Amino acid sequence: MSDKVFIEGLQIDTLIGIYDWERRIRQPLRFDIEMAFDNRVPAASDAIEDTLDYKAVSKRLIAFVSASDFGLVEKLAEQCAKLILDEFNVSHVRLKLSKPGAVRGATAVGVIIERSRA
Ligand SMILES: Nc1nc2c(c(=O)[nH]1)N=C([C@H](O)[C@@H](O)CO)CN2
Repeated sequence: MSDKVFIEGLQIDTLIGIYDWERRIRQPLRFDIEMAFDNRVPAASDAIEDTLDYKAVSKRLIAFVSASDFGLVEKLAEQCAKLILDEFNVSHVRLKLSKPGAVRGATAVGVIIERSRA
């Protein structure tokens, strides 16, 4: 089963970074997320209760990330993947966390991780 619900280009401002100057400002991060989900169930019922609500996931991530304070994008990415697996009906998640403008000359830098429920 390769069906997915996705969230693309979710931008959230937060405290992130290892340098002193980064501890004093909020920076924008971008999230691209793919979550395994069987499309056939909500397709049969056409009911929001039967699907993975991408708005609910987005709102939860916005609340968590905007209140977070980490040094590395690796740490934040891991926490976000765990939150999705723990709190929503998702067995596998692919999460790309981009930090735009962190490196001169690069559009964005960051990490891509894939995690499954234990
Ligand atoms: N693999 C990583 N490398 C770097 C990170 C990071 O979070 N993961 N962070 C920084 C700085 O905070 C940088 O983003 C400031 O421009 C450097 N390298």
